[in-house]
Parts: sequence; C-alpha cells; structure tokens
Amino acid sequence: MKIKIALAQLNIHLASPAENYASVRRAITTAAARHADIIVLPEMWNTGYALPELATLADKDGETTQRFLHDLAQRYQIGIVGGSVAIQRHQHFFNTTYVFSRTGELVGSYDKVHLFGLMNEDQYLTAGQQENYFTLAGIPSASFICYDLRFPEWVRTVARHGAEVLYLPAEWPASRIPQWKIMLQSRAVENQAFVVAVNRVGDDDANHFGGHSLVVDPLGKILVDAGETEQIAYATIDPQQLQAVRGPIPVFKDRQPNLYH
Ligand SMILES: NC(=O)CCC(=O)C(=O)O
Repeated sequence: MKIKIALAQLNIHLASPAENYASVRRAITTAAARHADIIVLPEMWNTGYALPELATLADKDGETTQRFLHDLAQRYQIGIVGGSVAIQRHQHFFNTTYVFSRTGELVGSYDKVHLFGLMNEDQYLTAGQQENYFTLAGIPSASFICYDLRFPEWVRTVARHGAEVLYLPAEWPASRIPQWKIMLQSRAVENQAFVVAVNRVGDDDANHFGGHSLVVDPLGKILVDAGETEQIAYATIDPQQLQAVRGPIPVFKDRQPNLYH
C-alpha cells in the first residue's frame, strides 16, 4: 500500500510556543486536507533553541504537546511524527518526539540520544537512552533526531528490528546541508529503508537553518527535496519497493555483529 507523507518544513519562532503551536496546527490541517496519511514535523518546534529559557518554556511532562497532537491526529485522521519538543521531566529537560497514529494512539516516543554540543544541548539537556521503533500507517518504522544522523551505528541498532521508514526531524544549519544530504542518502542505502527527514527554515540568534527536507528511497534516490523556503512538501512512498531491494542483497542477514564494537 502506498502512503502519502507531508513534510512540514516550517519556520520556528524562538521562545514563542503559542505561535509555534498555531503554525503546527495550520500545517496539520493543510496536510489532512491534501489527504496525507502522515505528517512529519521539525525538531524542537515548540521553543526553538531557547535553551537558557527552558525552565519557563519547556512543556511539563510533554502533556500539552501530547494532548495537542493526539487531538489533531484523531480529529483529522492523520498519523503524526511529532518532530520534537522541549520537555521537562522531573528536574531534567529533554528533546523529545511523540508519534501518534491516525486514531490518536501514542505509538512511539523518543528522547534525543546524541546531544549536539555546537548548539549547547549538552549544557541544558539530558540524553535519551531508548530506541523508538513503532508501526505507523501499517509500516514498521523508527525515528531519530537531527545529530543522531551522524551515528550510523545507532541508526542501524534500531533499524535492524525491521524498520522500513526512518524518520528524522531536525534543526540543521544551512552551512552543513551538503553533509545532511550525503548522510541521509547513506542511511537510506545502508539500511535499505526510506528516509524521511524534516528540517526547519529561518533563523535564530546563532544559526541560519537550511531546509532541504528530503525523502530518500532505499536505493538512495531523492524523491522530494523541499528546497529552502517554508512549505509543506509531499511524497508518496511504496514500501513494496523494499522487497526488490532487500531480496538480492540481504544486508541485515549478512551482518557479522560478533565482529562489531
Ligand atoms: N540540532 C542538531 O542536532 C544539529 C546537528 C547538526 O547541525 C550537525 O551538523 O550534526
């Protein structure tokens, strides 16, 4: 079965959750009106990288975001890979993804595992330690966040459970977009999976963000490149394509994990 995916390549308003919830609501209703099965949001979309202000801005236990995404998923019958949001759990802050099915069921959640020092995440956030492997729109899937892309061993660790689509919300600066593209294509080829990566556009005090949200097929072909402007881009993927790719070159079966460290 083919599925239509919407990539919400949004600008994010720094330290302004109310504006960001409003623009995410607009994106979800637009994608639903275009009959998308799934929408994918960017990283840290509630606050942007307002890390010093998380004590006042972070979503406590992610409750507001979960209620918001649950209600929209259920109301508009659309799966949501909820990018990520800044949350507070106990005394710690996390960069956290929530994934909802079209019936509004929470099917996955994930705290970013690799914290990006160049954007000060290591000073403010706590790293996650759990995989996020789930089924969405009937397809075995996994998700990561931004800098996690640079750790193929982590992506493989999760993908080997059978993920056919790998989601990656991001806030990735324009200066490193050439690396972004190469790594997204590499993760798709080496894991023989579709990769759906959604980056933000616009600026904060420290960075100009590069867009180029991509959908890459399991052979590394770019199906959609959203360019540099704020927009919702769409791609239709057919997971049946995976059989033709995985059959003749069974990389997961041929692994030699006893040799890897
Ligand atoms: N938000 C991030 O994790 C950014 C990662 C990044 O820019 C990189 O080059 O890696």
